[in-house]
Amino acid sequence: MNKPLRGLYAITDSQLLAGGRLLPYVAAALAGGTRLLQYRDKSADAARRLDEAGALAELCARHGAALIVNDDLELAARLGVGLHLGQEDGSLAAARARLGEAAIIGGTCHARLDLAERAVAEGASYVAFGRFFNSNTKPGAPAATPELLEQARARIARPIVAIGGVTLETAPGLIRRGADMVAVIHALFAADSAAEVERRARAFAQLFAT
Ligand SMILES: Cc1ncc(COP(=O)(O)OP(=O)(O)O)c(N)n1
Ligand SMILES: Cc1nc(C(=O)O)sc1CCOP(=O)(O)O
Ligand SMILES: [Mg+2]
Repeated sequence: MNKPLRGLYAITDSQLLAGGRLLPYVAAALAGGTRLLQYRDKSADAARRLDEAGALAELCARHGAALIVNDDLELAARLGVGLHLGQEDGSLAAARARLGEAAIIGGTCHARLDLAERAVAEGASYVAFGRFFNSNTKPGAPAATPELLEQARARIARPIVAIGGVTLETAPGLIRRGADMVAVIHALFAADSAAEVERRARAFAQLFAT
């Protein structure tokens, strides 16, 4: 793992970034200091997914950020980028074997330290807990409390991602309690312009500066 896993982790959303907004809004998020970008697209259009993820990989490389593909090991392997897997998305150990030691691979752990310990044992580069607050994007995700981050900090020897309803107002408390990264969709990309996305990304990135 070459890049330090700390800072803003932006996640794309096919609805918010429809209509030609994907590349300009992601470029703005990267210019604002996004360290990790996840391509999250639930469609079955493999050709479009390959095109979009390839373009995002180039953008990330230009900004010194890392691209993570959600759910899709084959796409991650094809592009030589990282991968995020949930509990129903396949084996972290198999992904590690396929993508190699240098790949950034993350796992969803909901609000459970036992899942995080298992993810680490299977080779995860980071563990993700959530959702911490009401999420516009995924309102039904299992809930986690910020106190969990302190317990995770003491037990889990991997970078910790906090996700779910993270905003500029809620992020500081999560970082104070031990989150190394905050993963954000709505509070970053539900914006009227790319300039506004860049401003928000800068503000999130600034929270990690001290
Ligand atoms: C950083 C991060 N954390 C959690 C998730 C959620 O993954 P999963 O539970 O597999 O749900 P989907 O995102 O696939 O709907 C994530 N994607 N990224
Ligand atoms: C994709 C996802 N996974 C979650 C989890 O808790 O595992 S919450 C979530 C959505 C995050 O989007 P927003 O920043 O708009 O709340
Ligand atoms: Mg998933």
